[in-house]
Amino acid sequence: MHIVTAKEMYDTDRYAMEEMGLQGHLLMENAGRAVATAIKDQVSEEDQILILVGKGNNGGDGFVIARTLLQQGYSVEVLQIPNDEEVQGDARTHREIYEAFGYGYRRFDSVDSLATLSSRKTVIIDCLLGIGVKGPLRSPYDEIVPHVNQLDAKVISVDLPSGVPADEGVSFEGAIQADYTVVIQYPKTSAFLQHTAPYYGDWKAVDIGLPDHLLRGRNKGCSVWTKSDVVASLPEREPFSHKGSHGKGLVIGGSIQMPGSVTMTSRAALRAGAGLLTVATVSKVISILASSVTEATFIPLEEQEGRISSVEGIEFGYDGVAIGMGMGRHREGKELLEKVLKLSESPVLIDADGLYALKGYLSEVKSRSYPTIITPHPGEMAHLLDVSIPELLEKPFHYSRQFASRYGVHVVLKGAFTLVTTPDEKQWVHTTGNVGLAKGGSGDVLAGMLLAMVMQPQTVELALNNGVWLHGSTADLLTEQAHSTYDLLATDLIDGLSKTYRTI
Ligand SMILES: NC(=O)C1=CN([C@@H]2O[C@H](COP(=O)(O)OP(=O)(O)OC[C@H]3O[C@@H](n4cnc5c(N)ncnc54)[C@H](OP(=O)(O)O)[C@@H]3O)[C@@H](O)[C@H]2O)[C@@H](O)CC1
Ligand SMILES: [K+]
Repeated sequence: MHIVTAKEMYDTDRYAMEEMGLQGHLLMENAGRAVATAIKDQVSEEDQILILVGKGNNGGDGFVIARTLLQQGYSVEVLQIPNDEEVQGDARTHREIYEAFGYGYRRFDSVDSLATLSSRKTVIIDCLLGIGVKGPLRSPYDEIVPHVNQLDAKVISVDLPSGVPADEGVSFEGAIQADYTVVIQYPKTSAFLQHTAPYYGDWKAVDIGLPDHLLRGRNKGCSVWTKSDVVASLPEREPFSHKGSHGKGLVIGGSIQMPGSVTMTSRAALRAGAGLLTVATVSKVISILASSVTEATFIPLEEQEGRISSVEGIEFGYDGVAIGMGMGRHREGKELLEKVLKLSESPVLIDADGLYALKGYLSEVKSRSYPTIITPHPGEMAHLLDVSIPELLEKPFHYSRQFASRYGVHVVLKGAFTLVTTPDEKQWVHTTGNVGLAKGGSGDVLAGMLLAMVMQPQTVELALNNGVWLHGSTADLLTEQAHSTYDLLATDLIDGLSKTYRTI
């Protein structure tokens, strides 16, 4: 599923109109009818519905929705916010069609009369503003929106909750808090941002018949990675393959203070499908994890105060390397990482403390001939970028693209909507996973799963997307079936992965 910016949406509309002959009023008819069908799943014939219509094409959708629902016997009233003359173009055409069917509408005059009208309604359909919103709500929307937000009625927004901008990095003041949003054709970026997504409530996208030629042809676009993508791309295991064909991986990390993370990464890598796994860490950690990672082999590394001080002793001939988890933040970290990046002739995944070491070495990363993958959470990413966490979260798509292309790395920015970005600026958003993952160890498990994935016969971008999907879906499956978001542990994900594999 494509994710679009407001500009991409307008370009697609224009393309449909100018190149394909799908005129604007036809698109609006398609949109209104598709939205009405989706709304029917959310309301009953007993509901008293009020449709709020703004001056732009989002309002125009409202007239089509109203006509469609009225024709099907629903109780609907329409309140048009602007004056009659202000409604122009396709929206006006559809108001005229609506009237030609013999249906009437009210005109907004004051919030008091809106209060009287809305007090009898059980459902409000928000067609006030769509992707054309600019800046903070102006009068009278700045009074209408807070009024709607304090009603008990169910609020269903059309395309996006009015007031919320489509794009990232756009400030806004006040917006409809929807219970449900019916998105027109493609979700907009704001459906995947931490500060705007909650306004949408649950959402669903409806097809209005737009051609996707333009979006399929974009080389820097963004999409949602779905189960069907996983099913289509996860390599099947060849019947005559052997353990070497499934990847020989190396995990470097752990310290006496943090032996657990490297244990989880290693077990997750094995469970996710790595053929052979070696763990390079300090001797004391090996004695701790040997019994829980029985399938692995070990390389004891030189240590100082319980931390790895040298990678001497590792012969680099692996299909993939993960470094950083539980390693600790110390001066030698940078030298260790630098050596690993220079000597590994395979993808290197850098996580956790490895990311702190990376900061001093960024400029050289781009010259690597093999893929480099970073898996930061927002705090680590903000640190790498020298911006604050709120600044990063305002524009995670922008910052990830900028960083990935500048340093030639694959970025897996972890969060409620984990975002995968390639060095050539392609992006995928993940909607699997839940708040049960907000716990120590989840990231270590993800690193292990990703390590296993990059060693399978698939491109790095497929590997990362499939790995993130497996991780998030396992959390979803476990919290649906056996666990809650309170008790879910990172180690449960390792054991639960087999369940997810069996669903695909
Ligand atoms: N063919 C198509 O394109 C299709 C489009 N479709 C639908 O159209 C929607 C996009 O339509 P759109 O471009 O007319 O924008 P939309 O948001 O409805 O209105 C913008 C107007 O609102 C105003 N306004 C702006 N900011 C404001 C503020 N802060 N506070 C107050 N007022 C503000 C501003 O007017 P102004 O006051 O500046 O004169 C501006 O003119 C899209 O989301 C989808 O639902 C579908 O039907 C499929 C076919
Ligand atoms: K809306």
